Amino acid sequence: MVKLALKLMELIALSLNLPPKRFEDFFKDQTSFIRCNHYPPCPSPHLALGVGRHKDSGVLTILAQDDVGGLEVKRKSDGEWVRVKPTPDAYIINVGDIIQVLSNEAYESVEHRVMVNSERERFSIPFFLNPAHYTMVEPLQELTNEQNPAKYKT
Ligand SMILES: O=C(O)CCC(=O)C(=O)O
Ligand SMILES: [Fe+2]
Repeated sequence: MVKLALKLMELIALSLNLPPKRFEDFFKDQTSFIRCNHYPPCPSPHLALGVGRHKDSGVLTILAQDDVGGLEVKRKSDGEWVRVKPTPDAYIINVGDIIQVLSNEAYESVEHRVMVNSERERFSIPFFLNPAHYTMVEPLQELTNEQNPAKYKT
């Protein structure tokens, strides 16, 4: 999972016109972790949420889920909650708050939530890629200039 996450970070670096290994040092002492989520069937799904609306605070999330479904992402253009259909053998990749800051908002973290249903339990396993605890998170110097000043300060 770490290998996949670091490969994705190489692709994100390339997409920002940075050297592919630009983010490598952030993950020398990484604090990444995995969570195991279980959502039991709920008799009143309209009165409950599996997980309330939030953005992932780390760098990237790689999510494995079963075929039940329930994850929704908020579409920025109109604020609608859009269901993410489970695709067999596929991961869902979420951009977290740290990429938003490092990229000076070239990437934006996505708001999401989890609905429950009355019929079937659901399982999901997110892997959260996180840097070392001592990392200073600020926009990369290469991505800021006078026309595009840093939107965040440490
Ligand atoms: O269960 C899911 O699909 C997502 C869970 C989630 O958003 C989280 O654990 O941060
Ligand atoms: Fe999340």
